[in-house]
Amino acid sequence: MSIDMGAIKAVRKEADCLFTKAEIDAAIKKIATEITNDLADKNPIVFCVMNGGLIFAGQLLPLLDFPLEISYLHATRYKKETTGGELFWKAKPEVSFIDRDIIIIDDILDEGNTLAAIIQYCQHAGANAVYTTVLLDKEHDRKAIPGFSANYTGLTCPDRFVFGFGMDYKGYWRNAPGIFAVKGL
Ligand SMILES: O=P(O)(O)OC[C@H]1O[C@H](OP(=O)(O)OP(=O)(O)O)[C@H](O)[C@@H]1O
Ligand code: HPA
Repeated sequence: MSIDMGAIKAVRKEADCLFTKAEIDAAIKKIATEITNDLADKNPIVFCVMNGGLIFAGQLLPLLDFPLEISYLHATRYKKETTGGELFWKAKPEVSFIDRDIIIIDDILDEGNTLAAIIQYCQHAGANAVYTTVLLDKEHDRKAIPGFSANYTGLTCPDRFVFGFGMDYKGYWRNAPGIFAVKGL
């Protein structure tokens, strides 16, 4: 299928900026302080959830100045769509979780299916405790588990389809330097 690059460019141009880079930087700093206060002595393994978690993790991790190990996993359910489907594990973790404290970093908690499945995976794999952090939590009443939220949340956004700072629109604009809502979505 060929991509209409004109349409992809138009989405970026017409989008509403929900959060500027400065607002995101401040939110990430706040999360870093909270995580440092709570978890600096836990010797955690920190997992970046690919692909969306990449940019948030890249900015958060250098602010966590305590001993930790870094790894990644890839679970996806949106593919290049704006609505989620069944969760597909593209890369399962290969390190041992036994008796370890785990921190999961992802870009967005939308319906929460992805994060809930990852937490369950870590618990079944023998983790001592699982902590989660998301840059963005989307406000609506469609959470997979009512009231579900991450342990550390940077920002909350209205119920619109967003991109930037790791989040994609049809595979594009993860690199956008802010958080933007697609016009009409
Ligand atoms: O709370 P949920 O409704 O489950 O959605 C959140 C998940 O969706 C996105 O991943 P996506 O499936 O798009 O995979 P990707 O990061 O590889 O694009 C995002 O990065 C989260 O992991
Ligand atoms: O609004 C969104 N934007 C990008 N990726 C997403 N994954 C879940 N929700 C979203």
